[in-house]
Amino acid sequence: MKKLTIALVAHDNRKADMVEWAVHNAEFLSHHYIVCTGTTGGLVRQAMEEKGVQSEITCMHSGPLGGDAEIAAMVVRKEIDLAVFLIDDLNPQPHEADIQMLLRQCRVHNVPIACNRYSADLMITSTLWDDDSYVPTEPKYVYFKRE
Ligand SMILES: O=C(CO)COP(=O)(O)O
Repeated sequence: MKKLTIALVAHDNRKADMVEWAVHNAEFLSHHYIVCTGTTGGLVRQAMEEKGVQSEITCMHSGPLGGDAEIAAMVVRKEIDLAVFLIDDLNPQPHEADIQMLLRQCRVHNVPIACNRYSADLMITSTLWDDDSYVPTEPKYVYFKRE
């Protein structure tokens, strides 16, 4: 499989889920570049180490200090192939604007973003990553006029 750059980001109450998911998929993740927000990255790195799996993890700032914004900038520069973003939907976040920015830039730049583990599992098992005949269509921002 081609080597992807995968962003992993999780809010505090979703980090247990992220670590469990990363450990479950450690072998897969070890074949790709991983980019994380600060605290998420530290926990994922530690979990991978404990499992004895090599990983290439780059940590950005912590989310509330600009980590989401840094990853959003990478999305804009087409440096991210896939994002897994486990959002705490049950509690307010101080950096809601940055969270929305990361989500929005993934939509604008057509970057697959999984906001739950099921979506993440479906995305990482897709055969489309290595299908050179598959070209993702760019999102259309045009008014749909009926004939
Ligand atoms: O707040 C976050 C994403 O919005 C996550 O940041 P941390 O991984 O630094 O906790």
